[in-house]
Amino acid sequence: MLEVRSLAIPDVKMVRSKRFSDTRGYFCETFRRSAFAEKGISHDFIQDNQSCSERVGTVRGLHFQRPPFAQAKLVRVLRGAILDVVLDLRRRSPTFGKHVSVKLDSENDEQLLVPKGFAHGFCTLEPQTTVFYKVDEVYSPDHDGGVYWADPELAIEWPVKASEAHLSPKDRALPTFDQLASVFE
Ligand SMILES: Cc1cn([C@H]2C[C@H](O)[C@@H](COP(=O)(O)OP(=O)(O)O[C@H]3O[C@@H](C)C(=O)[C@@H](O)[C@H]3O)O2)c(=O)[nH]c1=O
Repeated sequence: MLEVRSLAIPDVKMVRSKRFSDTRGYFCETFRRSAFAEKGISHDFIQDNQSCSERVGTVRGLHFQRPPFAQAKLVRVLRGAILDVVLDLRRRSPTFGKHVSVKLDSENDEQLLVPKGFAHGFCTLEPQTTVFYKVDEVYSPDHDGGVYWADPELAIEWPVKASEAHLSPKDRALPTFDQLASVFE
């Protein structure tokens, strides 16, 4: 029913739900607490978020919330497609400063599990891309943090040039990885 596989940073996981297709279309359980817990994913998701980005090349990120409001996220795409990026900010981690990226779209029934201690962001690959994600801590603007998405030190291969990306003014002004004070132990 539920396939879970680790990515190059093992705490970052892809989750695929079984799709039941018939003449009408399909049915899919996208979240069942007990099934996720059996696979070792036992976050208590308490808030659902949805964003729609109109243009291809829209970048949102790289975002995190500082402790004690750090969030794990379970991300999926309802319409369109994204390149989703997860950056390890855990200072004691062997993969501190490293990232993984994965394509998510509305057809592959895959969700990305972003643990606490990571920054998260994405770039849209199609117009009108709608992203839906569950989080296990409430939004707290006072604990909002981020890393500049195109920081060359991160060596993230984005599908859009920095000069052509569509970003919020807030994301344009985020600190580079070097400028970021230690956030997660
Ligand atoms: C994230 C968030 C924002 N907001 C409000 C604040 C603001 O007025 C408006 C837009 O917020 P932002 O510009 O931060 O939205 P956005 O850039 O889409 O932020 C999101 O980016 C992705 C990559 C994530 O991983 C999320 O955790 C979140 O940080 O929505 C909430 O009310 N609740 C929330 O949980």
